[in-house]
Amino acid sequence: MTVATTEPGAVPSESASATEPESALATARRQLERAAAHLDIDPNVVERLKHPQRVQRVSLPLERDDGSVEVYTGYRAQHDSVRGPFKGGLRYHPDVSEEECIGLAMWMTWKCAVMDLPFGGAKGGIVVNPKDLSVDERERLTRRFAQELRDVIGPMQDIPAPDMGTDAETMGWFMDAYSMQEGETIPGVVTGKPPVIGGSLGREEAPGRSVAIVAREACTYYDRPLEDVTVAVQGFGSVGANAARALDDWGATVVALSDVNGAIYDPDGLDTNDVMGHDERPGMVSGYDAPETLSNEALLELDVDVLIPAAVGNVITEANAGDVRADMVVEGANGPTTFAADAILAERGVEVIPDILANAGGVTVSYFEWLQDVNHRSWSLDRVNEELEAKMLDAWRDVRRTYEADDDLTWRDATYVVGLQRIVDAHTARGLWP
Ligand SMILES: NC(=O)C1=CN([C@@H]2O[C@H](COP(=O)(O)OP(=O)(O)OC[C@H]3O[C@@H](n4cnc5c(N)ncnc54)[C@H](OP(=O)(O)O)[C@@H]3O)[C@@H](O)[C@H]2O)C=CC1
Ligand SMILES: O=C(O)CCC(=O)C(=O)O
Repeated sequence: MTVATTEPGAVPSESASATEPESALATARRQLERAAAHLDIDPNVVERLKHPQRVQRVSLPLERDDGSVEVYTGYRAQHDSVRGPFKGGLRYHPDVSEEECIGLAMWMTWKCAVMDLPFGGAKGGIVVNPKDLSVDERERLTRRFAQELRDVIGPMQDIPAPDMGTDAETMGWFMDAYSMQEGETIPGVVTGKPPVIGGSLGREEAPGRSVAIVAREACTYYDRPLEDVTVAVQGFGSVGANAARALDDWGATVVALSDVNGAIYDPDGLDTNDVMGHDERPGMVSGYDAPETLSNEALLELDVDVLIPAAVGNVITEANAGDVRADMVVEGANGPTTFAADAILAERGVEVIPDILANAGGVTVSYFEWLQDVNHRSWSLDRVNEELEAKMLDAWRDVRRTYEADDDLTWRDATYVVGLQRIVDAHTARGLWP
């Protein structure tokens, strides 16, 4: 039951004030303007890129296990597809909104371009707390979502994937519902599925792994051997747990971890493989027997070398950016740093390696999964990890060269410049734009 399709241009208005909390869309637009100022881009083109191509809003009736019916709202924002089909995750969270999906879709456009993947940017989600639903209810809701989005998704049109509150099981249901409607098995409609139905080995670990790869490269750039580096990670889900475990395996000392209930801290280092992850038992990190417990806010202010916010957006704000004591922030979550906080961190010399580079391993292995699906092939885990490493190093080198070429650029600016230039070049090559 599609209840509304918003056409290009009819974007919810960005809040006039620059005060916080700001929406993902407001942050994404300000970041775009800032990066565009470093490039020779027609202002009309920048204006166009502030808006999505389309937003699909759907009503999702769900029969609860007790027989009552509740109607949830879902969105799919499709930002730009000049380089290929739309691509991006589906988020199940109570804070999902149209505006958030548009902002996150914009970030996907840049992320795919930074990684030089043949995809555009999209993001979607349902306004729901998945922890309030039984497994059967989550499955019914997901199937209904797939049914309602049928017309705007597909392996050559728009390919969803997991994000916060969704996982491989969710993608399996989604792919099955879509395939049943189409009358044939179509694994390429989503990525992040279980490997037994066409998912890629290594996809689940990939965003966290890429955060770890980029953190490692950044530490090397600043002459900090990983063995001497302390790390604090906020969020121990798909991204946070895999980033923490990879950095731990590679010799760094992970001193703090958290879930939604709070953080644990051990100055001598936590055994990240002994702490249960979100997929094993959500909310159990804070119950781990560690020397100290902290609030999530205090974790962000720990005196560590590398801080990895890998939970939700807008956690480093104007209010606490002055208290961040890490030398470097590597963004695991999408949009953890507000625009104002970014400026404060830059002023204070705290390097911020942005989300659209650091966590891009997820969509990169999604691309590998899509390639495997459309070609009916299956890659080994070693091949996935080798190709991911190569793609991340290529992107890191492109960004680093841009960063080194201009003293005025932050790491975020440099990353945007790389992505944005590719988008603009593609539009220019296709002509008649905006
Ligand atoms: N999954 C993916 O493929 C990708 C995800 N991302 C981004 O990474 C971020 C995390 O996603 P993902 O790891 O998939 O999510 P998950 O749902 O797997 O895990 C989220 C983690 O964050 C914790 N958490 C939730 N809310 C808060 C809060 N308010 N404060 C502190 N911790 C909190 C959760 O705790 P608890 O266990 O208690 O619920 C859990 O440990 C999101 O911004 C997402 O967009 C980016 C690239 C790819
Ligand atoms: O794997 C994908 O397609 C998208 C992952 C995602 O949503 C993200 O990188 O934010």
